[in-house]
Amino acid sequence: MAQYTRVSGVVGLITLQNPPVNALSAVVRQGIVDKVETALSDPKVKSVVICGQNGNFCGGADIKEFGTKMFGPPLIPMIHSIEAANKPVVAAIEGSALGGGLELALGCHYRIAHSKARLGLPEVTLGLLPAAGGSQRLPRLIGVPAALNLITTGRHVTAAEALQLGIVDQVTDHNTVDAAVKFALSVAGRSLDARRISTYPCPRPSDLDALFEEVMQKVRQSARGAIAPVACVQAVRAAATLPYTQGMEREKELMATLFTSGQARAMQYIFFAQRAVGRWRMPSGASWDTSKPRPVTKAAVIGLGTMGRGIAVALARAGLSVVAVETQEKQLLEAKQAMSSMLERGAKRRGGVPALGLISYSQSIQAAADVDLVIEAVFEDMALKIEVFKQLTAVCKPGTLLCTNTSGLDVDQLASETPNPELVVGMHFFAPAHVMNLLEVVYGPRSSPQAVATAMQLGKKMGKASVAVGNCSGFVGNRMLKLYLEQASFLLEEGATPELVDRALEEFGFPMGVFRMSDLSGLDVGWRVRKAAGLAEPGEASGPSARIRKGYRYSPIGDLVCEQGRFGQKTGRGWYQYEKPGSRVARSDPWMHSFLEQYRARHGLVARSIDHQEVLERCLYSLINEGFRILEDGIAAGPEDIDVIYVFGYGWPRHRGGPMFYASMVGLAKVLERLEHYHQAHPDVPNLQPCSLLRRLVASGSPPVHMWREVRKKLHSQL
Ligand SMILES: CC/C=C\CC(=O)SCCNC(=O)CCNC(=O)[C@H](O)C(C)(C)COP(=O)(O)OP(=O)(O)OC[C@H]1O[C@@H](n2cnc3c(N)ncnc32)[C@H](O)[C@@H]1OP(=O)(O)O
Repeated sequence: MAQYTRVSGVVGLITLQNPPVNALSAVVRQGIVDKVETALSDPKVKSVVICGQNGNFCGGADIKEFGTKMFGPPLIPMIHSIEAANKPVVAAIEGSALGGGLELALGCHYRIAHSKARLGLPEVTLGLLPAAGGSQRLPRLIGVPAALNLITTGRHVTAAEALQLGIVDQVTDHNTVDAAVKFALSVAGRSLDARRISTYPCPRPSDLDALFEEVMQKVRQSARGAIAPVACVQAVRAAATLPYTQGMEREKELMATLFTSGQARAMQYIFFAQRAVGRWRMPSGASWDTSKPRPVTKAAVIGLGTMGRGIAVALARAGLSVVAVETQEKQLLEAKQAMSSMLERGAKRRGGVPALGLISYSQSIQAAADVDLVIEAVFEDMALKIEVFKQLTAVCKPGTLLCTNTSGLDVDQLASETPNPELVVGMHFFAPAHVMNLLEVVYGPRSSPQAVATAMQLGKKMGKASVAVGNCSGFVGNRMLKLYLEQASFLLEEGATPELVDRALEEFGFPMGVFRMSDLSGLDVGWRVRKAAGLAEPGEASGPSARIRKGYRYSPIGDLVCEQGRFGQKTGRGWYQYEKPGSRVARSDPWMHSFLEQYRARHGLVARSIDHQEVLERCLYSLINEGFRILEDGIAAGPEDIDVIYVFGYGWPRHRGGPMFYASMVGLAKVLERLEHYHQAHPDVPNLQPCSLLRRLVASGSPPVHMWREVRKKLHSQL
């Protein structure tokens, strides 16, 4: 709703009231319409200020209302009536003015922002475009190039940038409403002819066609099949080429297509999933709302390889005091240099001061004596990690949380080597750790809820989507990835090329196909893991047993590629070839094609034609099937956890909502049928056998994603 008061005798103050972000729900819209009418019809009122309750202007349209029947007054006429008012209306922007919130502010005649406010049109991140006039007013106000940048990326700008761009008229460090009221008093009675943005001509750059062509090309390339960024460009083009009313028609048309698209549903699902994972729950029943995190102001990072460096930088950026420990002097010096330049580059990009002073460096683990939390980031080797944990136990003050950065080692085994296993959790960061926005917080059966709460809060402070998951080999992300990689290798054996598999996955929306991605991360990492697990065997054995391990189908192709010293980009050769070691542009490699032909010949395999659909079904459905197993095992609390992990950590296209959401969009019955089909064709691949939760969900009529937890609970209670 909205509250109305008269202040300073002549200013009507309208306050939006819908905590926590004053989203424009039907009731709020009705409130605004009513209170604007009250203010405009009151002869004592000379000007109006619109603000939001609790220091937050407005987070935009109420996303929860999307997809439901719309009630209440629509946004567009509401904003028009504000713009058409014959008394000045001033927006007092504190907190955020996003989406419909900024569009409302653009309908006002003046905008005053607090210096800490954030403004933006993030609709594109929800699969939409700013369709309450935002796509038509913003280019008229700040010009086409700047508006295109904001609208197609959805990025939030600071008040300072908003002032520079001309979105706001004034920025204040003081009470924003007071400043807006003062401003409203100063402009009372002035002509508003030049303040109605919809009447402005849109500044037309001379090279309009070239500009739109260039932006469209860029957007199509980075959108990877997402339709909203393309529609955003089309809407801004309408602003630049059509009169306002026709531009609004075009905005409406484009929005209608987006609004009903599966992509918008998927992206809105991810918005809420990202928030839902913060409400974590452990199988014991302990949860986010019953477990209080410990304060962490000082942390240590042990081991300054690639991961340790990124983690230490991310901690310092979050404002923590960091002790960075590396026992090898040469490594320590290199790390110090690398981390300083990472911090400097980051500060330059974001604006601000590099947090160099927050990090102290040491060669001795003793330096971790007084920290609140340690993140061990040494080499992925259990014996080494156990040794480091022993030293930490002897050195750290009582109660220090011991976290291990591991991508799949047994957190519980490590915890059992310490006298206080309740203080141990896994923190699986993704490389590069100062860039990637995902963190898996791994609890073992003995991790205390407080330790989990502390790691989750720290992850949030570091700006990461943090997901609490149970302990198992590979946790959630890598456990599912293993099956995806396995299917990709099988497809090569059966006749596909790395190029074909990658093209299918990239057309689906992944930034890189599985083979290009493996070349980037380094093929030797997985090879080492397979050797340690007794899977990779040296030499080019032939015959049926060469492709069987522990009774099941196994593809040694990746091991053979590594035996050739082809570790990916870093060696200049992998699944592809590169101009030189370290180069990034993957080129098709005739060596690989003849290697695959020889491999098939040696194993008596006859290449067959494989299409994109089979690539997608085999790679994605096997991964999804493992996702259902993970839910069944209680390793992830719900499908949202898996989807957030995949969208934020594994490049799953956001407009497809994550693997579990995607499965529900495809139809669970179809996923089940295709898995059954492939399992019949490949009975030696047990992972293709559909898991019982999937079967149960199909048997219960394929309920929507948010109801899967219930079905799983019933399944468990019957076991
Ligand atoms: C014709 C169409 C016209 C307009 C289209 C639109 O306006 S689309 C909406 C555009 N707005 C956005 O995309 C903003 C979304 N919100 C945010 O980015 C953040 O919430 C925000 C405002 C920066 C605040 O961040 P903060 O970290 O402080 O809070 P949090 O994100 O955890 O949100 C708190 C709870 O509020 C819910 N929420 C936020 N925004 C909306 C919204 N626009 N509609 C509905 N609900 C919203 C959010 O889900 C959280 O709820 P909870 O139950 O606690 O999970």
